Amino acid sequence: MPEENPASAPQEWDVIVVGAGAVGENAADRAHKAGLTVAIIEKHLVGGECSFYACSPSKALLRPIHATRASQRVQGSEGAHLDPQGVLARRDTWVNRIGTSDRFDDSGQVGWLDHVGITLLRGVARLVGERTLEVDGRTIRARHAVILATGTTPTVPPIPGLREAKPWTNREATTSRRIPERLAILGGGVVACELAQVYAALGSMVTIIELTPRLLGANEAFAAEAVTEALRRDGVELLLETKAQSVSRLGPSGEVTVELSTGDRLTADELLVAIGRTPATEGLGVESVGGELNEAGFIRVTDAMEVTGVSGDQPWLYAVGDVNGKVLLTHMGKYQARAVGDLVGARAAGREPDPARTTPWAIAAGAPQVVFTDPEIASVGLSEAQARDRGLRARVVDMPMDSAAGAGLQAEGYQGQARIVVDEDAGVVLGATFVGQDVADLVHAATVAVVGKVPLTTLWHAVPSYPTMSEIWLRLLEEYGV
Ligand SMILES: Cc1cc2nc3c(=O)[nH]c(=O)nc-3n(C[C@H](O)[C@H](O)[C@H](O)COP(=O)(O)OP(=O)(O)OC[C@H]3O[C@@H](n4cnc5c(N)ncnc54)[C@H](O)[C@@H]3O)c2cc1C
Ligand SMILES: NC(=O)c1ccc[n+]([C@@H]2O[C@H](COP(=O)([O-])OP(=O)(O)OC[C@H]3O[C@@H](n4cnc5c(N)ncnc54)[C@H](O)[C@@H]3O)[C@@H](O)[C@H]2O)c1
Repeated sequence: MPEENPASAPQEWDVIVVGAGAVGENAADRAHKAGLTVAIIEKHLVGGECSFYACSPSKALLRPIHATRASQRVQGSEGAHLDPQGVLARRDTWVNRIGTSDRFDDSGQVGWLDHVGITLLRGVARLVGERTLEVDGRTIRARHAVILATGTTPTVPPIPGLREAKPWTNREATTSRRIPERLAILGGGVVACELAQVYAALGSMVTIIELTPRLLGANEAFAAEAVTEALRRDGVELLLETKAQSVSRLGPSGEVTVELSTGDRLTADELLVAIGRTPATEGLGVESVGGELNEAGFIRVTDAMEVTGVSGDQPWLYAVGDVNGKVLLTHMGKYQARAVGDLVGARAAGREPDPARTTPWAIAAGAPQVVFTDPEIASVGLSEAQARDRGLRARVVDMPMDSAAGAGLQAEGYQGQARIVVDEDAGVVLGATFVGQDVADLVHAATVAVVGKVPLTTLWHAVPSYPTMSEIWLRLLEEYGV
């Protein structure tokens, strides 16, 4: 099906999805699979932030760095070296960049929409009434549901001179073909740590300015510390508990100077702002139909992703992915999208929805996440502190990763650490964190254990293969005393 020509398009679909990022695409797909007609509206690129400016380019940049270092850690293959131009070229391939331009080709994603029969409307959408939207002046209606998946934009704080200094956001940092000699980064979260490692490896002198006493505040301290040490070894300078007071740039493309709360000045060629995200709700009209936003501007939703406060006899407005602020991760947004697609499908067919399927209830267990630095951090569920805050009797079990034979095979002198947090009363794993080289894929076994509430006595019979890194599970359970 071709992209809709606004002049000849039908005015109504069963479901309208706003935002064709990874999350919107999944919501549209699931609703369409339920037998509904679906239109999806996108103002920029089909595939959204993740495909072009976030997950894909950053991971495409990080992988050669990981691969080179992994190779250098294995006796007999130490000769691997990084080719910065090759790294950038790989990134460009991953994001379907058009030649040497700054444009991207989303025809792969558009072709998929075409293939499955979902109508794409290009433009900016806003709610103007119950089940009614305006897209660049044209009014369209949904017979059953509108699903908002408009994502977020980078937060740029009101620091004097910052906006005028035209800082980099994740967009510039993931698309640049230039490696600045000096890169300053405001913020010390996931975006900052991953991109600091990229640019340091490609040759920049990187400085991180973080407000709080430590990097990666959302992660267990021991894991964040391992990444902090690695960044220091990479030559990244860390200014912790430091505020940027003002920013200025010399001319349109000259160096940037940051006045710091310590009284010092930091000069760099580019300044990347990575202090979190702002929901993309401006001009979306959520409140015009009674929808509520929270203090940070994210769209308030029920556990079933229905927008709260909305007028109408039946629920018809939903919000999924980053824009509801529940978990700012692609896979968790897509999970919400699948659930909502099924919910909308059931409601449209007049069936009683099955909450076990149509509510993304596992969000409450704690989302799996991988920080793709070297070392990686892979985590899921609750930290010890979070477990205790919930009034649970929690016990922490720690083991060095190299207690599993597979880790030693992975790299000479493997460095890493694993932790599980156990609910002493229920005898189940509440949370797990692994830090080390190549730990990313360990997190799925942990997610199965946490979400499935698998008793430790059953986990004992899930035998990991020898000699893999998964044997860390055996060591953790032995240490716990199963
Ligand atoms: C540098 C970086 C790296 C990341 N790496 C990872 C990672 O490795 N793994 C992971 O899980 N997450 C990662 N994330 C987070 C991930 O990118 C987001 O969770 C994800 O993109 C959210 O998807 P979404 O579809 O909700 O929103 P988005 O991807 O932001 O898509 C929203 C879409 O809606 C469109 N839109 C907005 N408003 C309108 C409107 N009014 N009308 C029409 N269209 C509109 C936008 O143009 C956009 O295409 C990363 C984020 C950053 C910044
Ligand atoms: N691998 C992944 O899964 C991945 C990678 C990148 C981003 N993401 C997602 O994207 C989201 C955004 O990431 P992010 O790194 O921008 O935000 P973040 O919330 O992870 O980290 C922001 C950091 O900036 C600090 N900060 C806040 N205001 C500051 C200020 N004025 N000056 C200095 N520091 C300040 C905070 O203390 C925090 O450490 C995250 O929620 C994350 O889930 C995920």
